[in-house]
Amino acid sequence: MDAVWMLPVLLVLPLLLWTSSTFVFYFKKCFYVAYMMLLAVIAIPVCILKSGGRDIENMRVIRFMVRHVKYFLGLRFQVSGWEHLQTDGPYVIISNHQSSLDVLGVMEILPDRCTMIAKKELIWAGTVGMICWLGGIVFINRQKTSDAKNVMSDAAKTMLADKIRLWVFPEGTRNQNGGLLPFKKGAFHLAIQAQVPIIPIVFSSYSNFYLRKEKEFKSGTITLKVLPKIETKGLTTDDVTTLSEQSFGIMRSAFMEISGQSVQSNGPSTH
Ligand SMILES: CCCCCC/C=C\CCCCCCCCCC(=O)SCCNC(=O)CCNC(=O)[C@H](O)C(C)(C)COP(=O)(O)OP(=O)(O)OC[C@H]1O[C@@H](n2cnc3c(N)ncnc32)[C@H](O)[C@@H]1OP(=O)(O)O
Ligand SMILES: CCCCCCCC/C=C\CCCCCCCC(=O)OC[C@@H](O)COP(=O)(O)O
Repeated sequence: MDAVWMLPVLLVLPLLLWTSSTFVFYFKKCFYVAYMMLLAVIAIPVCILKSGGRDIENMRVIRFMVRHVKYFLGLRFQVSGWEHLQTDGPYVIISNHQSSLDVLGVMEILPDRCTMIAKKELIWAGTVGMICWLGGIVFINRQKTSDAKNVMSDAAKTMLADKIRLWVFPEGTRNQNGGLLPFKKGAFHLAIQAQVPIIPIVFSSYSNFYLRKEKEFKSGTITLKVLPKIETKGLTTDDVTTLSEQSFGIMRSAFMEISGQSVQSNGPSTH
């Protein structure tokens, strides 16, 4: 009788152990989303009281409130090249985009008066959407390219008028294939139209701790490398492609350099 009772336990226990990393994966992901939603609930009234509505200064509140989330997820950031962010006035930051976890890295180094460009669907992400709106995030419709271009041209003017910096993910979507996706052109048009420098920032590969397909989410350290600014003064629309290719080359080498082994073993683009 006892033995029969033990049978399911003996079967279930190894299964539980075997799937525990899967459990950790879902647990951490759910925690991340729920906790960010909760933080946003607190941040919304603070932002409204501080600045009365949509205002780039709200990014300070958001940055402050997100900074500790990494500890709960077992993540650490190692930043190099801080000095390259010591640039006065507006600029465009471009970085690679692997996951929604990138927000944690963004908030580690987000300069003052810097907001982001994001897909418009994000505004519907509950309290997080609301906080994005309050933080002055510029929403673009990726399905309607002409609209997106207009919004970005307006952003170029606002950048100069209000002395704002903008963070763009030029890959245009999340990507964890071990390399960088070809860059969209918007960020480079933006920088050239505003005649402001581009500061490339590279996040090392997440593949040594976070694997979406394998359902793995371990602890890990992410290297953030801020690269020297690329000037755009005097460049015109004709230079967009060259500028984009130049930036891609620099960022791809930096990505390979700081991602090391984790990309060598996972990335299709390392050959
Ligand atoms: C405290 C509380 C807790 C709160 C929790 C929340 C915490 C924090 C909140 C912050 C969270 C924010 C997180 C944000 C992350 C979100 C990230 C994203 O959403 S990524 C997705 C959106 N981003 C992008 O798409 C990147 C920008 N995209 C572009 O720049 C694209 O270029 C485009 C959308 C403008 C156009 O795309 P597309 O047509 O597909 O491709 P292209 O090849 O780039 O362009 C086609 C041709 O058009 C020309 N072009 C492009 N832009 C312009 C322009 N501005 N002006 C003129 N012409 C333009 C381009 O040159 C191409 O023509 P060609 O002849 O081939 O050169
Ligand atoms: C009631 C609505 C519920 C919505 C739940 C979603 C809420 C998300 C909550 C917490 C995460 C906080 C960080 C959010 C910012 C992450 C944005 C992001 O990474 O968007 C993906 C986008 O770059 C690329 O999109 P695609 O890869 O093209 O797709």
